Amino acid sequence: MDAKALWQRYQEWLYYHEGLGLYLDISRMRFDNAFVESLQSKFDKAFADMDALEKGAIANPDENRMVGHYWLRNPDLAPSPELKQEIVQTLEQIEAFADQVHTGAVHPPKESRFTDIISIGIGGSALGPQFVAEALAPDFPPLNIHFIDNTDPAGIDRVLSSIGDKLATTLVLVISKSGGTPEPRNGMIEVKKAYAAKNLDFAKYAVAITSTDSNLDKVAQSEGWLTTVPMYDWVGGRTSEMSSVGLLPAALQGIDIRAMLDGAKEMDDATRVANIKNNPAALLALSWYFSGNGKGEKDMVVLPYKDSLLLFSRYLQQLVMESLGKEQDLDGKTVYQGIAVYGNKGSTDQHAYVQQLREGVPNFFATLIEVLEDRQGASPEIDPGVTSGDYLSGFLLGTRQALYENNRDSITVTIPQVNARTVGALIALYERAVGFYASLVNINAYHQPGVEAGKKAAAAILDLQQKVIKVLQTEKKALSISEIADKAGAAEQVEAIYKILRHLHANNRGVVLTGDLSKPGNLTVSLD
Ligand SMILES: O=P(O)(O)OC[C@H]1O[C@H](O)[C@H](O)[C@@H](O)[C@@H]1O
Repeated sequence: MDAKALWQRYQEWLYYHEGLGLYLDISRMRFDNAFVESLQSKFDKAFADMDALEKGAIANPDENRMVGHYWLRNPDLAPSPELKQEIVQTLEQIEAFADQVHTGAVHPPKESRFTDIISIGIGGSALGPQFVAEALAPDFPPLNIHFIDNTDPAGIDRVLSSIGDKLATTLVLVISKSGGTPEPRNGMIEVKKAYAAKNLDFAKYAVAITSTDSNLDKVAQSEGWLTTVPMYDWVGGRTSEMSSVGLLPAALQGIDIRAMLDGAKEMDDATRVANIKNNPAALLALSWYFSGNGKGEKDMVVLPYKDSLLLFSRYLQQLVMESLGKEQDLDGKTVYQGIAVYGNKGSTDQHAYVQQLREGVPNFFATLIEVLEDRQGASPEIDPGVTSGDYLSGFLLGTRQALYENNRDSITVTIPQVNARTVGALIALYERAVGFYASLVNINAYHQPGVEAGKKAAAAILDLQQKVIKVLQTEKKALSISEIADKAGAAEQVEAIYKILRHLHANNRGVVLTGDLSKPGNLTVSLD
């Protein structure tokens, strides 16, 4: 296509949202009108599915749950007055609590103000808060946030040592919708011990964000934590940024959560329009479908050209991959669906992997996120008449063009500025696009059966560890790994047993491996 035709195509497909100042450009995806027409009936169904979901249909059939994240930003849409009231009350509770912390009405036992937050959570209970903190927290927030989003002991140590003596003024948010995920539970127990080691009463520093009656809720109640903020079963973890999960940490950091909700609401209104061309989420879903042939054949590379949006790709990775990565469709047919998502930021990545994007295996489409405002205030000149922001913009445009010239497609999303409204809108845009795409390919976007398999396998390994230690304690002599496996009644698990023992040995946990470490089968194992 020559430059003039491309300019025409750009204008023909450009979506602009006036209220948000947001542009979506899919002109560099090489679909034609016949393709769009071929998807019309699938889209009719997607619009109808979405309408039913918003009215409270059981959109997550195997978990028998409603899917209601859209109600969070427009409680009037909630399917019952009780739900509406719950949403409104929780929001008020969040604002009141954040306010009390900011004014010092809620304060640590021996100090007048909280200064820091440790946010403990994983997956949907971490990625949204992390993304939003990076994107929106002011340079000098009322409270500095630190995240524990893993069960990595060294990672936990790092957070605790960076906080140091400020533990006495650190508020702890334990975020877990289910209240039973092992990683945040471990983080909570370790942090609790850190408070105890400094003679601080953990309960006076702790807040739970969890579903009513979850294990975490029960712990918080019985220990008398500062407060518990509810999370609802009709909000999925990966769409929970605008529930208590995301809003409480954001409010505590001084982020305008009403503006986030407003931006999302505005985008929700725009993505409710039952017309592909006038609906930005439909345009995204259409582009994804086109690129990957409705089978995820191409990866989504997300490149925000703005440092503060660095974590958007990580956030989207969960939203897209946990929602769309499914073995079976809604009819039980094996389909192996999904779209792989990765990316960091531009132009930084141009000096890393963009080489492959330009010239290597063409198994992706790019999503470039452009922010029109370079910075607050004027920019100094780098060269006469040229600023750093001009470079950033030039690199974005250049990459888009260079990719296109080599038959690599791209989408560009443009926002005027990174602020609470536009971030809320971006989150809502992608939530809806994922919902539409799931309808197009006929899968349940709202469950995650695959995650359970990994959790069960991990639990089985921890059980095995107990059995192995028992064998060593009972036998009281050096044994080979296969002898241990036999005595533990787990002969087929011999390799896992070797790895468990090697880990215990490396951490001075009383297990000694003797022999040639390159020949695991010849090692003997004893307790020291
Ligand atoms: O908030 P939680 O219940 O602790 O869940 C945290 C995360 O872990 C699970 O394994 C799910 O796969 C995620 O969707 C979820 O966000």
